[in-house]
Amino acid sequence: MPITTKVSLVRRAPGTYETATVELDDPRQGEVTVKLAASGLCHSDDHVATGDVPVAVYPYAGGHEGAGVITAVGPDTPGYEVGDHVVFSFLPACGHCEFCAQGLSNLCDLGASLLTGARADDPTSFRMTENGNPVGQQCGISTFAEYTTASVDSVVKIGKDIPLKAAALVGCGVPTGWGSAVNSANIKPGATVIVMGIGGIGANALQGAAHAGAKTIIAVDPVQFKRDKAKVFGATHAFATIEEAADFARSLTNGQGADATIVTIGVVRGDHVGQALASIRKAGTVVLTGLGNITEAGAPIALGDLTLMQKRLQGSLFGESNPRHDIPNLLRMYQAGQLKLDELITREYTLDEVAQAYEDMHAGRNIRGLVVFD
Ligand SMILES: NC(=O)C1=CN([C@@H]2O[C@H](COP(=O)(O)OP(=O)(O)OC[C@H]3O[C@@H](n4cnc5c(N)ncnc54)[C@H](O)[C@@H]3O)[C@@H](O)[C@H]2O)C=CC1
Ligand SMILES: N[C@@H](CCC(=O)N[C@@H](CSC=O)C(=O)NCC(=O)O)C(=O)O
Repeated sequence: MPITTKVSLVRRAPGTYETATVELDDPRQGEVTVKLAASGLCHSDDHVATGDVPVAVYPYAGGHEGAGVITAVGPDTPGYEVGDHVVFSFLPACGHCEFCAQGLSNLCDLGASLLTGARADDPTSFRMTENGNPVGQQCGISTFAEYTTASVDSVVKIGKDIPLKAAALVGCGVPTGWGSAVNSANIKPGATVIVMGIGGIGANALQGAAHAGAKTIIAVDPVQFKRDKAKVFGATHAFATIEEAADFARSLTNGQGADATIVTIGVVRGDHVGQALASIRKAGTVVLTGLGNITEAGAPIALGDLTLMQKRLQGSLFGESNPRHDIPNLLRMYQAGQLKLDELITREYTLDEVAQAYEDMHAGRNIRGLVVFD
């Protein structure tokens, strides 16, 4: 029997999140239904509302960073039981496509089918409907929901001793930011690193850079609250502009510049990429993690920067993380006191307050806002 559940969805882009009640399918083979405990508020869901990340189906139920408890398991779905605690990974990992087989599970072929949120094996089949009409599921999971049904390729089982509010964050923001530093920027001990944009992603890029042994970690954010918080997550210095940060990096490196600059700005424009490239040394790396509209305000990228200075511009999806390895590993680090998760949560919201939470994001009031369910 399909149940109904409250979700927060957008009906058009540009649009805003609103609460609605939808029908939720029972889990089929290879699926589980989960009662959400908490869901992080990532800027990517705002991109869906603004239209910067266009999706193919409206209404679209948001949320892709959550944790909860399994309430139903599909038939012939071994390894999962009612009562198991799980984290959702915003990218599925099937384990056997060409990219998973190469160890690039963040690029799993199943991810590419998701911009409708339909079932990967049947693009006409939706797990959520409203009066019988399809409702898109963000990243195939939709964690702005009291209950959701998703593929087991998108869930990772975790220990019942781990607080679910903290666990929710390792479904997107923590591995994306951490991995942008540790995997994509490949930071070495002693490095000079700039992180542009201190939200849920940038704060974790700071944590990753610190763990990788960077000596100088420079946070850039126009908002004073963000610059203050950056110090909590490992920044050694903080500036309001990339120009100030780049000047400071050059002053420490014989005029060369940072070894790496990680771009985790909420809405990335072309000029941000040019500024980041100008801030690094010869053969340095810019990691582009933020999404947005890079054709807008597109100050040209100096090709000489890339070719003659042999600089690297590296895109990064999910911080090149492997959900089945990195989610449990990050949680072990949290339990050992080596990774800050609770400190990332700066405000809690109800499901009805998602639109307010995104207003707060635009106003720079949070590192990570969190929807908490009863
Ligand atoms: N590549 C990937 O796998 C993923 C990418 N993302 C993207 O990462 C970006 C960051 O996401 P969140 O941390 O959730 O966003 P957020 O909105 O919480 O944080 C962004 C920060 O950028 C700052 N900012 C704005 N303009 C700036 C500038 N010119 N210089 C420096 N800082 C500036 C803002 O004040 C804010 O603190 C978004 O575009 C999001 O869609 C998110 C998840 C995964
Ligand atoms: N499914 C995509 C992979 C890219 C992706 O997941 N994009 C996210 C934003 S990044 C995470 O914060 C997104 O908003 N996706 C919408 C969706 O429903 O998938 C692909 O492989 O193309």
